[in-house]
Amino acid sequence: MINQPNTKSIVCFGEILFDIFPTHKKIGGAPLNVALRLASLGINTQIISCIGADSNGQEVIDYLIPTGISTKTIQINGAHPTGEVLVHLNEKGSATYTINYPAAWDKIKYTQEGETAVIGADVLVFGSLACRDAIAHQSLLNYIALSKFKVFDVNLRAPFYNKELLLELMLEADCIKFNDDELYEIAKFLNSPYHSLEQNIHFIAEKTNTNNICVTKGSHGAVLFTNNQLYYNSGYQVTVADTVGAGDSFLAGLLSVLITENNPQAALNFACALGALVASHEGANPKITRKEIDEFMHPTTS
Ligand SMILES: Nc1ncnc2c1ncn2[C@@H]1O[C@H](COP(=O)(O)OP(=O)(O)O)[C@@H](O)[C@H]1O
Ligand SMILES: O=C(O)C(=O)C[C@H](O)[C@H](O)COP(=O)(O)O
Repeated sequence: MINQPNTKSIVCFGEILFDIFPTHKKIGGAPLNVALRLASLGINTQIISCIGADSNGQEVIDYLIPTGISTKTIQINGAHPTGEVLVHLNEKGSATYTINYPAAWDKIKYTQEGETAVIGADVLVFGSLACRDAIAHQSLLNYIALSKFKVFDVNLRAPFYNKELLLELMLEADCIKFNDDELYEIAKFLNSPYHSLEQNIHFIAEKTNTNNICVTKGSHGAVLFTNNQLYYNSGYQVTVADTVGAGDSFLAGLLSVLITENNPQAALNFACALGALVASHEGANPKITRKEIDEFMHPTTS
């Protein structure tokens, strides 16, 4: 549901798919998770993606209609199925993924509708997984060239990335979001001599000429580097159901505040609270209202 309408707009690019858990399936894909959370926070949101001409594809459309996310920039591909990902959860609720190839979203094309959406938007959000196929990769590069502000949500999914791809996307980005494992892995392949998180943030900012870097640390919260300054939140305590999509909602929460209030500390606090709340629910896209987030951040003691 849309809460407070807002004039800012964001376009997400990449996979729409079904996360297949051992007992059920849930709609997902990192860019769609970001888009759904942004829309629920009142940001005008679109997603450029592709689904199959199949029942899963129809389910995606039926799911999106009440969310306020336009389906205009979602293409339908008759030759490839709507994406599916097998989710493997460990005892802490952390996920690894087996990602079927090829899926419809691997074949996202450059279209007039997509072009109009990206030109009109304040921000374009994308990840690395959507670049595993040359077709979607080239489309993304074409959209990036038109965007005012580019946010790279790294989301490393082995074996679908390599050093050249990550470097290409980092160099294009105005803002990069890593989790701590991703930050250290990428710093290492860039031959960083440093060990601390902060040193590696500065190192990557310099190497990629990116002034905004955010690193999430699971239950330990997150660090944001922006305006040449570091901001910290040490995390909120929850009982974890599964952490699928916590990073995606975190990013949506962060961007929703940064583009409307330009208050980095408030944005980081809000994002960490939202990420923690998502981790405390099943799946990537539980419904969470602003009121629930506010009450979670500022509990009354009565
Ligand atoms: N176990 C947890 N307890 C509390 N908050 C969490 C937990 N896991 C994730 N979060 C919140 O969600 C954010 C993103 O989670 P993280 O696992 O670091 O990202 P990603 O999903 O991208 O790997 C964290 O910065 C934190 O605010
Ligand atoms: O699209 C992908 O990359 C997937 O593997 C499907 C998942 O729905 C999300 O990626 C979860 O994303 P996290 O917030 O990093 O837990």
